[in-house]
Amino acid sequence: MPAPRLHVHTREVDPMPDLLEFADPGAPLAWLRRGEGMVGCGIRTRIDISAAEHEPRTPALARAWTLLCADAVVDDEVDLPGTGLIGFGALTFDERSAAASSIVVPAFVVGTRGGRGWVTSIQIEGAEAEADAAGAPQSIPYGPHWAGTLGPGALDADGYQNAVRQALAAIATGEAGKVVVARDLVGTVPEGADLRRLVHELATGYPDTWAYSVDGIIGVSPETLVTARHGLVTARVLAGTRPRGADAPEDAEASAALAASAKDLDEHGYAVHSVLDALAGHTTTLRASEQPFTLELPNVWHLATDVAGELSDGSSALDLIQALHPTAAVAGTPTEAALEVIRRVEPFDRGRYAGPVGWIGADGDGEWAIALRCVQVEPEAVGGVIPVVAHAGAGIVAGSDPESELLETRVKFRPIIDAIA
Ligand SMILES: C=C(O[C@H]1C=CC=C(C(=O)O)[C@@H]1O)C(=O)O
Repeated sequence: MPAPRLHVHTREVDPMPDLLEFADPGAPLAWLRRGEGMVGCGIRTRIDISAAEHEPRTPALARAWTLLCADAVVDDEVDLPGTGLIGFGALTFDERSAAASSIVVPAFVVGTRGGRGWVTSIQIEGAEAEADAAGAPQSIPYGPHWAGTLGPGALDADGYQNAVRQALAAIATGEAGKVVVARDLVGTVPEGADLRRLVHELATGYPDTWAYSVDGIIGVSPETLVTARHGLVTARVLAGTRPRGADAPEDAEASAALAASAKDLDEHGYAVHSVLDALAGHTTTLRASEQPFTLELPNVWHLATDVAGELSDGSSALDLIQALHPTAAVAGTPTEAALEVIRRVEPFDRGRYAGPVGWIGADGDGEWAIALRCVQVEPEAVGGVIPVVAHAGAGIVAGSDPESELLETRVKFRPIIDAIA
């Protein structure tokens, strides 16, 4: 089917205090940080690439996006990141996942950045009659508070520790140097739940992370997979974790112990190298600090390294994702060997967990995080409830202790458990 021709218009408006009021309660599209960002309203068109059709998927998605944008007529009076034609994207972790990798193009985008607000309308040529009657996004009052459930999934606590032992055995034989092993929690949210409440709670509880909600995956990620803006590329690499301490001295000790831990620095090094190697061919003057810093989140400390470089080959954010994903922060090293171990020891399909999530613009710029600290919400209710699944993982290297890794996944689940259950 030929790509529809899109007519796009961005105009400046007063910044909206709560962007989420404009999102769809049952299927919010959102990308937020520190009170700014964008929400999408309605769906104008979408691109879905599934494993059965294409392999690899990211270039297929990038091609379809370029095709969609090539013909679009864009009138952008604001010219900020996220204005003009954009799509919200969520890609699967594994090329073999049964889930689709998707880009969703909303009918309207409402955004705020640097104190400036805008509204973008996206219409399909020849389908003006279908355009929303009011011609503007509508604010929708929040629905009632709700509570969901989350409990053990396919890998319970013992099962997870066994999976970690299997990964350690693969590392001992030299099959892989690092493997990120995840476990799952399954549960439900009530049919008709206003999912914007979940996004709102996550975004306000974890303001320094990317709060996202795209096509059913909702979470708060501290890890920037890649941003591309006017030729500048950045990433924030995370790997190595400690729970926050119960009081100030214990907390300072947790951060210091993480910064000095040979095992965590080893785990972190794998992740940084995978990002530097992937970006090297696409950038000049690629820079990363020599030592990681400790990043403070409400639930954990992470070892973090910021990376920046200038784009040398005109790659789009999707091209860079193709080069980067999956990084050693979510798969391991070497990538293919680590993926094989993951497929063997994890008895579930990760879907979009640990996959790229973010937005892409018509010029190829965009902001993408790794979909961590998240829950995946099924599109349909079953018997009055909507099934959900959450995942959290930990990087396993030689010397990792299964019990500590289990504890680490518990603290990584905290944002989602606190917000849902
Ligand atoms: C795989 C996850 O976290 C990654 C990101 C930061 C720290 C990590 C770690 O210390 O293991 C993981 O690499 C997750 O949150 O599910």
